[in-house]
Amino acid sequence: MNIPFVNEPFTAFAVQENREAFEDALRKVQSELGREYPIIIGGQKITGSQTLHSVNPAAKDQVIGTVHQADRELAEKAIQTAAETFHTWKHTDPNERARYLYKAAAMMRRRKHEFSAWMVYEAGKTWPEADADTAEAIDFMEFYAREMQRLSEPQPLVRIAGEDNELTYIPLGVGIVIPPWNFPLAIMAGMTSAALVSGNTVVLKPASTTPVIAAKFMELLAEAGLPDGVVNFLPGPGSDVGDYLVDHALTRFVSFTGSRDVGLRINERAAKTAPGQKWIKRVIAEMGGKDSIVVDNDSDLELAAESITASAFGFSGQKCSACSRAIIHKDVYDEVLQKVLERTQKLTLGSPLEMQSYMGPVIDDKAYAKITEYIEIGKREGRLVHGGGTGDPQGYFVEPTIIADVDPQARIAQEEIFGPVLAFIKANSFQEALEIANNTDYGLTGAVISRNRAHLEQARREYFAGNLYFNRKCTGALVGTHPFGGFNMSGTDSKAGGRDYLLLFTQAKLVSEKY
Ligand SMILES: NC(=O)c1ccc[n+]([C@@H]2O[C@H](COP(=O)([O-])OP(=O)(O)OC[C@H]3O[C@@H](n4cnc5c(N)ncnc54)[C@H](O)[C@@H]3O)[C@@H](O)[C@H]2O)c1
Ligand SMILES: N[C@@H](CCC=O)C(=O)O
Repeated sequence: MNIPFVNEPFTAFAVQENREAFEDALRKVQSELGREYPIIIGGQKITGSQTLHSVNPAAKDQVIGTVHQADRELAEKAIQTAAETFHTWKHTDPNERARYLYKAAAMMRRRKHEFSAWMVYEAGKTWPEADADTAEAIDFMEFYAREMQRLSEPQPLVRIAGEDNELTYIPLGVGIVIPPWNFPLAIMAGMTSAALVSGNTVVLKPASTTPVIAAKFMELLAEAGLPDGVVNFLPGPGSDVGDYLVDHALTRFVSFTGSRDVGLRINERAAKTAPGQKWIKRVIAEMGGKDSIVVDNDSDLELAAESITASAFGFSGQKCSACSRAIIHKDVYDEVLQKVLERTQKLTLGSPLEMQSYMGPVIDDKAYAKITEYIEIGKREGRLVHGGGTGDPQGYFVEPTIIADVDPQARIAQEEIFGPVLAFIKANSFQEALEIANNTDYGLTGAVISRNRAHLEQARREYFAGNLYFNRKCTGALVGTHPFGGFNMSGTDSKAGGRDYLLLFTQAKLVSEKY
């Protein structure tokens, strides 16, 4: 019997011993930069005809690792291997499957700072952001292992005389796992763990900007003793290899987290039945957001400013949950704007290797170009009150940027920017603030800062977001505590880290025996 699930604590970097341990991990990882990482199919390490250099977004010239790239031929081999392995893995006792995750979680916990250090280098995460990412990865493994054990227990059914009835959750088959780069360990490990512990086999196609962290996770699974072929590691171009995997007749489900455009493309392609395909493919898609914090006229304005600043600029705004719209009641608009401005002016932008950097770079040249273009659009659509510029040209640094007096229908108020750009929008009433908060195609996270109970209850009913928070920031969901996932164009309404998540990776079988 396992101890009940508890969230992995975050590291207190105020403690010197912890700081030194993290610095040691950074040095260790630095000494390992530049290595090569193979494709792994059925436990076999394979070199591709092409390689990709994964680089440090804070120091573009620094190669984190060279990763072999799969083509369609290897994608075929990976799917066939996963399909073959499924015949045995699906019959493996769910408790045994869970034990691989418990072991991997324990090993990751022991090497926690090392995993975080890889994210500092490869994803440009600051120390606390990387630490939270690793903690969440551990949480996902611990949580889904317990969840599978719970689901494998006898399920409650109505009992009738003369019959034995049993309902079990059985796996689906071969799953394609396609994670994003922004939680390169937590989300990638969470999606993979959920799929495998449910008894499925996996082809894992990592994000192209953070494949080394995924390769480190593969090493961990191998060290934990996971049988070969259960997870097959297939780095490669999303557009080519990704389409091939999604379209394949042996693909039973696709678990995707990423942008709306790619999510919709996958959903559309997966809906088309391939020759020889025997099932309707299941698509679990967790997509983008355009998230807001609403500030009421009766509210703690310091709390409002703190929540907005942290949600907008943590990890340079590169979270699907990030606050990109501050919707403020007109009575307190100027004051909240001033308080957010003062806090933002104190944020430090710099190398994530330095503990004091609050914000590091954005992920790559494409993100840099997209965000700086949106800043130019924002300057036309509103009033630039802070930032707008870039940082050290050695990396992809973008200043935290605030644009005030933005129209609710403006492009920067509607489109996901995925960078440190915050739009301030004035509302004439709380009712209007809620209407503005609901006026995008998305419905991922949101927050309301208010002391007014009636308004909070109104928001509870009317604010259409998968993760709605009151009097706190809108980022930082905890596994098991805040099951995470959004509505509308934010995805297929799944809840990562929730008690119904594994149902998406299983199907229920009822066996009834008449005596
Ligand atoms: N809802 C959530 O839980 C959640 C969490 C994190 C990130 N996100 C969203 O993810 C996005 C940022 O991540 P990103 O830039 O990695 O997204 P992305 O859509 O560009 O890429 C996601 C993954 O899809 C792959 N891919 C690209 N084209 C593909 C194709 N044709 N077929 C199959 N796979 C393909 C990529 O290689 C990557 O692994 C943002 O929109 C963000 O809001 C959502
Ligand atoms: N689960 C994370 C966001 C994941 C998407 O980027 C949060 O709650 O901040």
